[in-house]
Amino acid sequence: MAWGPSEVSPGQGHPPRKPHTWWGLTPLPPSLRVSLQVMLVGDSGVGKTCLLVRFKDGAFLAGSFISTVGIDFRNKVLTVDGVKVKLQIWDTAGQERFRSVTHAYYRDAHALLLLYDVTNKASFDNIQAWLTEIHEYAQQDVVLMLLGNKVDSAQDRVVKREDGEKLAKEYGVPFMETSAKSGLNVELAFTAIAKELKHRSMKLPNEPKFKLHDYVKKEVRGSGCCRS
Ligand SMILES: Nc1nc2c(ncn2[C@@H]2O[C@H](COP(=O)(O)OP(=O)(O)OP(=O)(O)O)[C@@H](O)[C@H]2O)c(=O)[nH]1
Ligand SMILES: [Mg+2]
Repeated sequence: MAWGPSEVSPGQGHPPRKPHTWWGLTPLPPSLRVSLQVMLVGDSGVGKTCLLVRFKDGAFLAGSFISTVGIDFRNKVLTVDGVKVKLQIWDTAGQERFRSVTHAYYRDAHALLLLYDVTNKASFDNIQAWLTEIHEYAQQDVVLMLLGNKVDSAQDRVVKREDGEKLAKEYGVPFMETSAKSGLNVELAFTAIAKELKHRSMKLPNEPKFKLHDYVKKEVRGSGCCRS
């Protein structure tokens, strides 16, 4: 997996497809660096694009909702424990009619962020179907995290935090609530994924094992408004 300019400019069309390999991702050293693919999935309107824009640009896309067509991507480089981790983040379309496009990218993803909208019960109920799809198309060892987005909309909330926690526990995946609008836990969600991927892809001598679940539990912040 190469480190360097992408064949396609970020935000323009389909991301380059590369074979999925965990180990020997990049030649290391001299400069410690890894390049990894993260995919955002979930129903249309849950806030995938907004989450990505918040993470990449620190801004919130307010106003009219422009549904993603097919798939889009953005790159962001994080420094994790002294190692540069380039995340290529694929923003998929939640609409059913683009599902076959999404399917084609699952197998190259190292991590998946699966989103639902805490103000939309149907998006939560569909998580099970998304997990079935992930099981069918993604790599067995893919890193997966469940995110309940839009927690800033306290008055419209219909999915309790406890329900998200319960579902995540059932499937053994880390969970947090986020807000692309306020920025709550957005950086944390991507950083946690990057840490896990970095630890998997390069084992430094004497480095203790990274535990994603424990890290998320320790670092996650509540919205302060909605812990009923
Ligand atoms: N209040 C609130 N609104 C949000 C949040 N995230 C997204 N939205 C709004 O929800 C709508 C949908 O957001 P998108 O990010 O475009 O949704 P998406 O999941 O990318 O949808 P598709 O591209 O169709 O799959 C937009 O009107 C956003 O402004 C959030 O954290 N809080
Ligand atoms: Mg979108």
